[in-house]
Amino acid sequence: MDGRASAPAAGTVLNALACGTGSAFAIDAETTATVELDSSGSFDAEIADAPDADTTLIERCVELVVAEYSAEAGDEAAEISGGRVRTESEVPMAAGLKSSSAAANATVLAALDALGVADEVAREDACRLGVRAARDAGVTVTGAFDDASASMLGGVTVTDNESDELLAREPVTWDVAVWTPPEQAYSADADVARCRRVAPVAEVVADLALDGRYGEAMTVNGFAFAAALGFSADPMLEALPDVRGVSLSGTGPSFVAVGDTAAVEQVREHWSEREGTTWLTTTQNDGARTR
Ligand SMILES: Nc1ncnc2c1ncn2[C@@H]1O[C@H](COP(=O)(O)OP(=O)(O)O)[C@@H](O)[C@H]1O
Ligand SMILES: O=C(O)C1=C[C@@H](OP(=O)(O)O)[C@@H](O)[C@H](O)C1
Repeated sequence: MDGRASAPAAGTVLNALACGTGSAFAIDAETTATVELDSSGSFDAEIADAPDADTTLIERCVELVVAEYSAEAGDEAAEISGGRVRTESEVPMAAGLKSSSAAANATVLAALDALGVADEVAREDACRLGVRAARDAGVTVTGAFDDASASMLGGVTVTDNESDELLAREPVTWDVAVWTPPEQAYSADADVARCRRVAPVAEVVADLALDGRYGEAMTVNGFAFAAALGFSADPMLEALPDVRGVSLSGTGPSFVAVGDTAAVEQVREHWSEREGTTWLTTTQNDGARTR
């Protein structure tokens, strides 16, 4: 029983580490997972081009799908007790662009596809299973339902990460510039105490996002979390005032800027002079899909 699915990366509107409310938008770069279910009794995984990376998250995703849904999958699934998963990704790992959410969503959907039940499980529920796996694997602080829902559903989402509740979702059409410096920042290592200090600002950002003022929300978020997490705000000043919004994405180190084509192309010119990778993409409104 085999399955295959892809899920997109995302950028941040509001980092949930300060007040538990978060917001993110899907971008057009994706992770693909291939799952083979079997009766081996064990769950194994491989990440293409990253032989030393931690595979706990995606192994746990397959294990949870089998535990929750194999009973619904008919006689053929009765013998299933293990499986293999392999991911291939365009999303840089631990760069603030939600590689963990894209990997979890692609893996959960591929495992559901392997069981033949992908169309019967609501995407939001599939997403919550990946969030559970992320909590179990210890790769997240809040569960990151904000990032996971943006990746699974597409568009921009606003969520309560304490109750895993979707507060808003909307398709958005923006050009996006991304700068990824040549370092990594694992979410699990973030200085949560410093993030909580900017909670009053995060509450304002949440109100802006719930009002649909995503660009302004993002920019306020960017200044607050760059300060809290010790990143320079210079990349933001290089993008302002012409972009719709610009922010540190997640716990960094990437920055994302959104706006019209001319504005983000101008941002790319500036960010290209920095060390690391600068690229242009767009928002993605379809979310994860089986293939
Ligand atoms: N392509 C992938 N396949 C499997 N697991 C992945 C993949 N990309 C990321 N992960 C998991 O996500 C973790 C990084 O998560 P995190 O620090 O939150 O970074 P990000 O901001 O990119 O989501 C990795 O340690 C790994 O466990
Ligand atoms: O682990 C978490 O709970 C979160 C990590 C952050 O994202 P990154 O994983 O991109 O750093 C943040 O933006 C998100 O709102 C919540």
